[in-house]
Amino acid sequence: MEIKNWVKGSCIGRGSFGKVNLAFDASNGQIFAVKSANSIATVDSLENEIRVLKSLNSPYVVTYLGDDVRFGERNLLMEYVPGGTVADAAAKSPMEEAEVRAYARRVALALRDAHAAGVVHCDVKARNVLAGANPDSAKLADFGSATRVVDGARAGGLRGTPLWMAPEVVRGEAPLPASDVWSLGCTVIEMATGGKAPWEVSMVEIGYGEGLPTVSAALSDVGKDFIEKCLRREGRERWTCEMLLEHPFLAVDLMVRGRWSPRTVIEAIFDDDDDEDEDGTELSSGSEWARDRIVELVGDGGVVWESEGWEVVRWGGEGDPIGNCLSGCCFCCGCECCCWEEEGMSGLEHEQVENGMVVRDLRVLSISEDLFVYHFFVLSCWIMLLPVWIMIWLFGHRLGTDFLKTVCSGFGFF
Ligand SMILES: Nc1ncnc2c1ncn2[C@@H]1O[C@H](COP(=O)(O)OP(=O)(O)OP(=O)(O)O)[C@@H](O)[C@H]1O
Repeated sequence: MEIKNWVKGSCIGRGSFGKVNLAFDASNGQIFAVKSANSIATVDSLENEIRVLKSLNSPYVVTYLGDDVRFGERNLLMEYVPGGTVADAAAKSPMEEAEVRAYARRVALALRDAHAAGVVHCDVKARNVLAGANPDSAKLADFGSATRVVDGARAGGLRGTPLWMAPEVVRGEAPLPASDVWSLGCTVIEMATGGKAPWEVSMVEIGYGEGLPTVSAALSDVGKDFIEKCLRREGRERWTCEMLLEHPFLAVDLMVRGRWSPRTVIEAIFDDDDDEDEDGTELSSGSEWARDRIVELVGDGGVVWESEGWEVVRWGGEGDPIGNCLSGCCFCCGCECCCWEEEGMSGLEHEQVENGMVVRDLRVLSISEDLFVYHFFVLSCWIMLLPVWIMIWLFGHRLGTDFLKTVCSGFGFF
């Protein structure tokens, strides 16, 4: 659905081609990311990215949500992928090879889909892979340099980031799907060496000599073999993404469900690794479950508290051993119920463990109504007795009865 009314939030990233902010759709609260550009130099790249993302439909690529022009800025609205970039993750703590393989697999899947659609990414590197809640929800982003295989006008010219460029791209030839495969090999080395491109080979050696990026010694033999398949000097000799997905480095699905823990609650909510499996089968996502559940809980008659596995954990009504306070008077007995009531928390609390989450509901009881009736009754009694006291006072004066005078003075009327 088209997003028309949205609000820009804080800045979550900056690149050479624009600024990325968090944003939300004012009509339904959906959170997304917006990349904005406002100069001629940057708008061109953003226009290209908009065109390419619009045409791609892959669960491994950041999803296009819309585009517009507002306040003199060209905007690309896209799915928000929490967790920062894979380069940041690799720089933070050394990555185990299993994690490197999981991210490499996601990038290979994204490239397979892009290449099938005739798109060459042209800037594959760990900084352009958004980590997601865990490696099996990472997404390939930043298609600003992307080109089409058939797009003669856009082909050629230096595109991408120098250290990750394939020899043919360094030489200024048209980038091919195989050029992305070279960059994927560089990205694997980068992830295995803490988010750095550690090779010191010059671009001239890569483009025109025999130079090759240095393979990290920490990688297993399978890893080194995978890189060798990517870093072949001749593009036509490199493996395609389809072939690489069959390579033992990527073929073994290490991403056992539940293996990766979300780093924050928001990551768990946004974690869309359940959205679709690799065969394209739709599965229910964590965020969908949470949304549906909230709608169900706040809806009328959506939940039957007496059944559906709910348990009463607090009950301020009759028969409650802790909270039952018949008078509803908070000042007399000081029971837990009263303190509870004073804090505005009186009521019926339900708790249910569902999908590993504790769900709570607090319902306000009619105790406050009872309290009102009680105070109203006491006040009425005092008002009804007032004429009686006045009559006694007058009567006492007129007759001069010492007894009544004594009684009245006892009550402080004189
Ligand atoms: N969809 C997104 N969800 C979350 N964060 C994002 C998203 N898109 C971009 N970012 C953040 O914004 C940063 C810059 O985005 P991006 O790389 O697309 O911009 P760029 O100007 O094209 O960068 P570059 O200089 O690498 O070409 C990213 O590194 C990332 O931290």
